[in-house]
Amino acid sequence: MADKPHLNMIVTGHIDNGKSTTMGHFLMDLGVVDERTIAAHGAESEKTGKGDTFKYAWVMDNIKDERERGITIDLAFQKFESSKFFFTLIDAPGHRDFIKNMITGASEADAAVLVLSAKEGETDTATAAGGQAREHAFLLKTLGVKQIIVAINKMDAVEYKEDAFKAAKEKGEKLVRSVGYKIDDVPFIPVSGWKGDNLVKKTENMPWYSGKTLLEAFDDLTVEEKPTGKPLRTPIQDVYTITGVGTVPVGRVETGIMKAGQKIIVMPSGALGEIKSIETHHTEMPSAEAGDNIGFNLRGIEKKDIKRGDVLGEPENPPNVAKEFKAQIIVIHHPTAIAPGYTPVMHAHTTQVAATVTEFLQKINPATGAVEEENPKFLKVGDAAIVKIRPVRPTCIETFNEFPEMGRFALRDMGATIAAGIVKEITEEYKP
Ligand SMILES: Nc1nc2c(ncn2[C@@H]2O[C@H](COP(=O)(O)OP(=O)(O)OP(=O)(O)O)[C@@H](O)[C@H]2O)c(=O)[nH]1
Repeated sequence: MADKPHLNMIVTGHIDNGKSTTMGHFLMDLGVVDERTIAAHGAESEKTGKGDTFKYAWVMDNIKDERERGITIDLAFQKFESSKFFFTLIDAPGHRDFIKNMITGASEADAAVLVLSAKEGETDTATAAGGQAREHAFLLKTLGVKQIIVAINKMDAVEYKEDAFKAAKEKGEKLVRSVGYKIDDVPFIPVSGWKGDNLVKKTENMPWYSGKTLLEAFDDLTVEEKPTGKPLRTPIQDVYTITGVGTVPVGRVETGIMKAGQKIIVMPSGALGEIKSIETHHTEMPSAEAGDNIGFNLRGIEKKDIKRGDVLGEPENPPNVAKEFKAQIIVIHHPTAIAPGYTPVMHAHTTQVAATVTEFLQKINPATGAVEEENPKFLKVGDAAIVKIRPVRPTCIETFNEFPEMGRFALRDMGATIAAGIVKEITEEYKP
């Protein structure tokens, strides 16, 4: 089991299309959550006067509550296995930190399930402008989630009819294609999260469907190769001072390989040093590679020269530091509209910095990238644009093309994620 490759899976979809019910039932059928727990949730659900219709959803919602109270610190809140992979279900959207977590890499998703209701009215609302299925599909594409599976849910509510599936599938396809996915690569699976059809067990209620179950479709996913061949980038999460050991930064190697004995540079300070030792889970290791969470010991770097948000790399290919950059953003949430000069807080990898959106260069069609308006005066929810951003201090950032892991960001204000974005070009570099 330990040898199976690991995938992070995110479940998305419009409110009430059945994300929690579908995944709750799926986990029960897999034996991850037992029947007694579900029955208990059913009883709880009855008490609320909603009958037991929320019994499966409660599995997921209870997990959500736990997270919101901060009990589960790491985002890995439910784990399960298919025959090929080991999965972690990560932050569901709707949770207020979902977008930020996805962007800062706290919960990078390898694949996503989009749950779309087969009930005509619900399909339409979810996929229409302003619908969450649309918003989520957009974000998944923008943030580089390459694999997506669409579960057409609530088939029991449409009498398991093929026509109903086809109608919902058509709308789903249109949506997924419009945000830029190749439709041939996206499986559409008719399911009932409530009854359990085609989740883990192949149903007999839809003889017209010869495709895969949700679980089988999970086995068709692929694990992307780790970016070990790229230059080293290790964003710093925290820096500890340990008596007798010295400065011990911790972080995750995003790209490349880091070796004990290697010369390194810390940006933006430009301080040069050497890796003395590397460890993970209290075990010393000679080297670490992309994806590894590590602590390490540095020679020649003073505490003042390294802090959270800094990035460590090779002196011959130092991490980039921007005074200003050009980005593509999508406005996700704002009560009115944003205008040039807006200064929210930018979150990228491990860094947080106030940043001014100085110029709106072009409003673009979010799906095609076609320019819709030059120098727009304001941007509102759903708008995509090419803008210039100036952090209040030089900040380590990379272009999304070169280092996707380091080239995406969220703009947050008043506790909400206002926009998500990717870095197109560094327009003004900072050199220490
Ligand atoms: N008939 C039928 N109802 C379903 C199905 N799946 C979910 N529902 C119902 O749809 C409602 C919403 O389900 P949830 O699972 O809470 O939906 P959700 O997408 O997780 O909603 P949020 O977490 O609030 O965004 C509940 O009343 C469920 O019982 C299904 O397959 N068939």
